[in-house]
Amino acid sequence: MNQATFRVDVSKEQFVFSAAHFITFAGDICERLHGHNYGVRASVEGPLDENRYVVDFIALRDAVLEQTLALDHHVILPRDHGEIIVTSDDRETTATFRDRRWVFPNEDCVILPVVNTTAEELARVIGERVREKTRPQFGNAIDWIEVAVDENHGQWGSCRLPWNE
Ligand SMILES: Nc1nc2c(c(=O)[nH]1)N=C([C@H](O)[C@H](O)COP(=O)(O)OP(=O)(O)OP(=O)(O)O)CN2
Repeated sequence: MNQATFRVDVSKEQFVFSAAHFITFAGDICERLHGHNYGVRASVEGPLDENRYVVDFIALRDAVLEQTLALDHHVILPRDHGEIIVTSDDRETTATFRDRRWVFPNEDCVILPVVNTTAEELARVIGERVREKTRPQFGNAIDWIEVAVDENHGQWGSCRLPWNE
């Protein structure tokens, strides 16, 4: 029986994106707004195709880059947090946490479908979006996609998503 498994990994300097965020933790603690130079890597595992590729890693690279560029130089805010409430009008986006309030121009913000803007949650969203974007080209034979996000020189959160769900 053939026990070999195959995977492609993309991890590029171009994937670094600089963004601001704040999270809550331990229930009551809400960080101050701060920034990171985030790093990203992505992996796809599955059988080899007729090219002997799992997938074309150039296509995977470009799909990841599209996501990192969309986050670069933005404030990342959570859509689904119970206490960080994010609202936008036609000009500004306001985030509140209890008696604290942050106001940003709309164009500076990216509001993500996450509870907390942790590295793990960013990895999930990037993974879902890359999967969606590449499915027409990559097909359905792939087993999974994994995205990892580095917040600070070696502090990674990652998320593995089944390709078909
Ligand atoms: N599993 C996770 N743990 C933590 C996350 C996360 O996303 N996933 N995030 C944080 C905070 O965002 C924290 O701000 C991490 O940033 P960092 O700059 O590394 O924190 P430090 O306090 O160590 O800052 P220094 O500037 O390096 O002193 C925490 N945990």
